[in-house]
Amino acid sequence: MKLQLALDLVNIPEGIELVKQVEEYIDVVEIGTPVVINEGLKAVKEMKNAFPNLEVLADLKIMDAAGYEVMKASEAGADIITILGAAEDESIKGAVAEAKKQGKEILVDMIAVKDKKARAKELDEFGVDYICVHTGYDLQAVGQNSFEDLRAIKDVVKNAKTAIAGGIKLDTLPEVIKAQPDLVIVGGGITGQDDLKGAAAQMQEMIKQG
Ligand SMILES: O=C([C@H](O)CO)[C@H](O)[C@H](O)COP(=O)(O)O
Repeated sequence: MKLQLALDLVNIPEGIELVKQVEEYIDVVEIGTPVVINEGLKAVKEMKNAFPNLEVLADLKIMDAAGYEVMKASEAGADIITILGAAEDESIKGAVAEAKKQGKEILVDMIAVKDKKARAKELDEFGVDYICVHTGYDLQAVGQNSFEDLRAIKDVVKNAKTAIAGGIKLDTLPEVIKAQPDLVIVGGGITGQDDLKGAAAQMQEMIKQG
């Protein structure tokens, strides 16, 4: 199980400073969608240059023109690129094909997908690398989480790795670990803490103990 740090509400220098504090405890650093909107793919490039040993995920949440966008994120240095599960099958297949060509991975974000189990089964057959259940900020605000969705997709996903994101904190991490995803994505649960390093270290330790 890997730990991914999501950077959403920072600029590039702030993001790099944050990662310096927790580098040893994380496996993947995410350039979040708001950062891509504010700073562009330059954020991916600068993060990869600063931390060549970490995997960098570009959270583009692609909806169309998938092959082209995967190509551009790959050129910027992304190791993993996200596409929405709600995108057309052709877009998903295009993203997978381009990622394979570039030697990169595709993570499908299941945000706003209604029948997650059925869609996860289809996505798995398209050869995506990760399927991620995700409670976005707007549903976190009304008290939702994705723990049940993770258990549901794990029943049907045979080949892809599974991931979970959305409001995960130290106190909810044990429930996440119990469901055994391959990737745990944490933003505010680390970046919003007074002791970032302590929070990341404790999370990595809990993950290691599995
Ligand atoms: O993907 C995300 C969200 O849609 C904003 O871009 C976050 O990176 C993801 O939810 C993880 O962040 P936290 O919810 O703060 O853990």
